[in-house]
Amino acid sequence: MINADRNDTACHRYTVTPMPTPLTQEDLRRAPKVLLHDHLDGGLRPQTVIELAEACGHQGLPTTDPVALGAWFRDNANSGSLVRYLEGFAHTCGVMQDESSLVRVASEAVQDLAADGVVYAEIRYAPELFTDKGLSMEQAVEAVQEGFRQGEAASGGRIRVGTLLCAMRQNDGWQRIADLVVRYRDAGVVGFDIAGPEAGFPPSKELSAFEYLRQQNAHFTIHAAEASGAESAWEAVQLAGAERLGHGVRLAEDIQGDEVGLLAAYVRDRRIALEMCPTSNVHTGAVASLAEHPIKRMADLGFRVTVNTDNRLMSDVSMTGEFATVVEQFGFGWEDLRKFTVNAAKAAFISHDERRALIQDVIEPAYAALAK
Ligand SMILES: O=c1[nH]cnc2c1ncn2[C@H]1C[C@H](O)[C@@H](CO)O1
Ligand SMILES: [Zn+2]
Repeated sequence: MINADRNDTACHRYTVTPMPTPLTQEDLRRAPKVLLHDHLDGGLRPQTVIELAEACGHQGLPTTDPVALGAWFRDNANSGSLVRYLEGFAHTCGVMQDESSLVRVASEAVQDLAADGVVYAEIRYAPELFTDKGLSMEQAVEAVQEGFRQGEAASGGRIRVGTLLCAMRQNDGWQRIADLVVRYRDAGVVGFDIAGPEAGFPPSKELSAFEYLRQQNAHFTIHAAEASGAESAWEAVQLAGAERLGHGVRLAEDIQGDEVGLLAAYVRDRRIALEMCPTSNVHTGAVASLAEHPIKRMADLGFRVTVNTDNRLMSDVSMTGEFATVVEQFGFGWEDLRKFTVNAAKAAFISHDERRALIQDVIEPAYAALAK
């Protein structure tokens, strides 16, 4: 900004104050983004839900108008309770019970993320939720992989997708999902997770599944410290051995001002990534409001913070939108967004060489150009 100092009529003196580079929505969209936490069954296009429901005879959609349906999902999600938030998934999983629907939903998800500027994504889902009409879990996994490959091809190679398979916490048989992760590792399945209601279903419910995965040199993240407090992050990290935490927002309970507790310090110092999902965290009541979200505090304290969508349909969000939201709320600039993106790339469940190439060849040059 150039300020003319006009006190002296004889001569004009000018001072130059550096202006922060404005972050426009279009630049945020163009910036390469890495997404580690996105649910396949939480990210359908409203129109696709309507068309698939019609085709398969799924009953009970609240409306068949796509705009109204999108609003319905958002209102349902914004409930302040994880259990209520999860109720909306009956309508998405209800229309994902055959191979062609799974291929379509998976392909569209990848194309939507690519159009949003996501260059690497890990998309997760629970295969056991797609078996109501007779599909095997293997058939479901293979159909989703086919859809992801189609979506990558349709996006002209602008995006790469890895798959995380979730076991539902409230169901037994986490081991069967762990087996699938190992079995399909060469087909693009890069890791494991447990999802669903957190309270009452801790990782210790079936610890042997995590032990098996570690013995198989497989990767896993765990939804933790979302509906339950910091102690659930302790179980995920210290009992199960999670490499990343889904959300992890309530780990902030172990931080008082600048005083970082032993557990939080362990998570920070071991560089365990926090897959934070700002809007979802407000919707499920994990944080009381966006203003109270610990993302900035924890980033400032050196945690490996990442920004994610969680459920694009349910919470009516995108990666570009979540970046814009935290920029507006916390005043983040390009350097912060670059850091979140590099953090996510470092924590991705792909090889070290691939992570380095993503950071050096894609992320760093693009953010250097954007910050100019
Ligand atoms: O934020 C979440 N916490 C716990 N479970 C979740 C969250 N978002 C989605 N899920 C559940 C609902 C889906 O059906 C399941 C697998 O994607 O994961
Ligand atoms: Zn989630």
